[in-house]
Amino acid sequence: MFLKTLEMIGFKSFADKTKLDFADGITCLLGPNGCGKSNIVDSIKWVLGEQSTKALRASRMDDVIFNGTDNRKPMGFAEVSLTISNEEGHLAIDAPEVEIRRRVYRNGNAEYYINRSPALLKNIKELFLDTGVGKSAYSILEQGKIDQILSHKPEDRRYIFEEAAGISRFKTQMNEAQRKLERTMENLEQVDAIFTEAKRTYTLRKGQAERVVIFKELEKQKTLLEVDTQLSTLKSYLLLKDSYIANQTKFAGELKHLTELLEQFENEIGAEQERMQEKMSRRSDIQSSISRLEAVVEGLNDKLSLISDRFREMLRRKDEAENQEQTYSERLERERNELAGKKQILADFVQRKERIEAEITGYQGNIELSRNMIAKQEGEIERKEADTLEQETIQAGLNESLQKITDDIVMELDKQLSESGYSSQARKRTEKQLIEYITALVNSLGTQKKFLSDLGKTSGLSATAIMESQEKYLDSLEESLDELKSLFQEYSGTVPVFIDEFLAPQGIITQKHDLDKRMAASRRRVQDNRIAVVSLRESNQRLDEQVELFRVQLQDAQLDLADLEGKRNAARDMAAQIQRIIDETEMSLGDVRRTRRNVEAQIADTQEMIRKVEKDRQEAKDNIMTLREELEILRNEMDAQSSELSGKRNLQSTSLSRQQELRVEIETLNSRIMSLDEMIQKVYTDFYDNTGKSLKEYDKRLEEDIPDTSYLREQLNAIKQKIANMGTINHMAEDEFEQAKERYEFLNTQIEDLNKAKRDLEEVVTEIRSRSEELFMDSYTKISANFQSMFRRLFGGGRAELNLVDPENILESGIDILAQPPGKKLTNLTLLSGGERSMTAVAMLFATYMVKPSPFSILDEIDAALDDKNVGNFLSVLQEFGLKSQFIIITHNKHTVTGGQTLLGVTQQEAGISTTVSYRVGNQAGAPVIVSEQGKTISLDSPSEFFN
Ligand SMILES: Nc1ncnc2c1ncn2[C@@H]1O[C@H](COP(=O)(O)OP(=O)(O)OP(=O)(O)O)[C@@H](O)[C@H]1O
Repeated sequence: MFLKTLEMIGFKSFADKTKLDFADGITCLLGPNGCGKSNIVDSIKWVLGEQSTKALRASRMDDVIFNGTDNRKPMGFAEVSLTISNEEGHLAIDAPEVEIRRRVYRNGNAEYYINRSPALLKNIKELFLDTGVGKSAYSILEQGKIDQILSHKPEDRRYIFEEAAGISRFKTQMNEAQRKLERTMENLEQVDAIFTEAKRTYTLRKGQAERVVIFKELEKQKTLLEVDTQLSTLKSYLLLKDSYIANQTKFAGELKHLTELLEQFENEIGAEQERMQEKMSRRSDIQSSISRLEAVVEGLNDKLSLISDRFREMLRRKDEAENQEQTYSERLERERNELAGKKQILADFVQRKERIEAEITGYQGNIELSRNMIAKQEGEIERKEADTLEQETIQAGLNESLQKITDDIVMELDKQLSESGYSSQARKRTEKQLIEYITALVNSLGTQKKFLSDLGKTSGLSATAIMESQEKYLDSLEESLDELKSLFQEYSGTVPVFIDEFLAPQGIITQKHDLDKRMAASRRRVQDNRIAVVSLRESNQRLDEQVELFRVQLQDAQLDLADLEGKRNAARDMAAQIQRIIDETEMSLGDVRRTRRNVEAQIADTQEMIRKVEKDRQEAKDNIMTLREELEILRNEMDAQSSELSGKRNLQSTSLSRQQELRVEIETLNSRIMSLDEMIQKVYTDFYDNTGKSLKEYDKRLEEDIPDTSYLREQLNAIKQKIANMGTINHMAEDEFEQAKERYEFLNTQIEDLNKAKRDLEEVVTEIRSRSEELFMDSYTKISANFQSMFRRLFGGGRAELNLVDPENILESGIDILAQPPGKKLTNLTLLSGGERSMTAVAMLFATYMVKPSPFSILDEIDAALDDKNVGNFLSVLQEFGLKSQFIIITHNKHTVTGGQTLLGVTQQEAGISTTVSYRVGNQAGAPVIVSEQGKTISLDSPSEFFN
């Protein structure tokens, strides 16, 4: 037993406190329509945490509070308490019995209790998660739920499988984790936004603080450099002063030494100057001689240049003459070749002219011959045509004669035939016999011939026999010839005699034959004449064409001759012209040759002259060379002497300058030392004025190494420039950076925490998902198999299937139901009848129970649409499950009622107020009856009588 008791007060029609005690097995709730049976179901749903007003058949939540009747006032609250046995540990609470209570007031306040302790709705939901019990689990099946199970939306029935798989808790956890994940993501985004800003501030302040540190460091360096600069300046002044004093002492010594040296120089320079004077005089003499000789060489050079120019001119003229000579010679040769060519052409022209003239004579002769032939053939044609005319006259006469003689022959023939009695039939017959006889005779001769031939091959016969045989054959041949003779005579007798007269030389037929012959001869002659005329005309035609051809060729030849004549004249003129050019060129060539020879003689003279002038010039040059060598020696001596003198003079001059410089230097150093004393004093004074400190404090450092002032100034300027370049410095930056850093690190830690939380949550979601899928598929597979068998059992056959709509997405996939009652095609669920729908839903419910039984189950009038047979099937299964689970069934069906072990009646003895009564199933006269507590019995066929 799971449900033990249900107590209601103020809940819907149960205004008064009502307590129901539930038993194990199957309990049937009976009662007339509207008595409040379903309100009991609503109360159980409500106390289990149902929040949907629709599921509670209310429009608002306070509709569940008793709202009064004609005689009763509405109540201010509704309360339901459900006591559950937990001995089997269905609920995750350490108590053998659990009481859940829910109360709601009209003002909307709600209270929940678990074992009389106040609780939250959430606690109650968690308590029943994955138990099959709960507001949306499958423990309560009513009409609305059937629709939900068989909904056309496959995802509407997922809850059954999820509950059976026990993943509702996971789903809640997963939803919770996902919500947390979303919140974490939102937080992350928000913190990230703040972090971005904090990071920006951090980076900014960090930069500023770093700048402050740098700035301070630069300021420190600047101060040190300023002291060092002053010290360096001071040190340089002091060093300078020391060096000035040392120089002063040195310069005084040097001045004394110089004064003594200058006296010695004076004496030596005087002696050197005298020796120098002598050498200068000798140098002047040599230079005069060289100048004179150079003038001579110059004159000879000019002369040589002049002669050379002339010589070059002569060479040029000689070249020119040679070139001209070459040119003329080449031209002469070319022109002579040209002339020879022209002469050859003229000779060719003569030959060609003779040839053309011969051709002309030939053409003229041919034309003459052809014309004579034409005239001759014309005469022949005339004669032939005259003869033809004559023959045609003769033929006309012959035709007349032939006509006449033919008529005569016909007449004579008719006359002679009729007179001679000639029979052509008798003649033909005799002729036939004659031919046959001759044929037989010929055959006989053949046989005889063969006999004689065979006789040579066979020698069986005697000569006598052969002689006898031949004699016999000759006798028979003689007889045959006689016979032939008489036959021929007979045949001759059949031929008419007048034919011979006709054919006699003077006979009429012979005359006709003569006429025929003459006619034929005349016709042949005419024919021959015509053929001859045609042939002659064709011949004349061809001769005319030939004459025309010869005439054209003659014309061409005459034109060629004229052309040739012109060309020959032109060639002759050209040859004459070339001859003239040759004559002229020969004359020019003679002139040029003479010129060349003259120039060659001049060239020889000039060459001689050049040689002489060059000799004179060389002599002069040699003299100059000798003098120059002497002069060079003299110069070197003078240069050496002069440089010695000059050196001495320079030394003297340098010494004098130095003497003067030293005096000035000594004076200058004096004034500088005084000036330095003033500057040293000023450095001390200025430093004190600028810093308020005495530079004497740092005097000890003067003994140390101090970089030089210019370097220090450079460094100082660089530092000052760096400070200036830094611009405005935020002197608060270090403190501000510390704050920004603190915030930055804090937010960074937060982000890391959030990211970790995010990763953890994602892992949780993944794990829950994977576990949920595993559990879901396990349950789904089993339920699916159970559903098929349960469906067949309830329907007594048929087919049913469950299919995942989206197998790739198990946790969101809907589940398709395909149901095919026996003998029907697999059909859409909406096409099922009411009873079929109920049975299919029940099959699904029981299939689920087989996998995960619900601790209790309430079925609200699900048998309403079933016929007796199906109710029987339903009860059979129900009783089986009733052994393991607790069933509370609201029904009006007598068969179902008899299937229950316990009967609970609901009635409204006061209008609108529901109360409960207990019954049991009894037996009366062998038939089941309902028996009240008072022992009253009533037939199951009209159970409503109880309540009326
Ligand atoms: N808040 C309420 N106060 C008083 N009575 C209520 C309230 N809510 C519902 N009722 C009454 O409860 C009754 C309906 O009860 P219920 O639906 O449980 O009947 P039932 O026995 O299941 O009937 P049926 O057999 O026809 O299904 C109605 O008469 C209705 O007026």
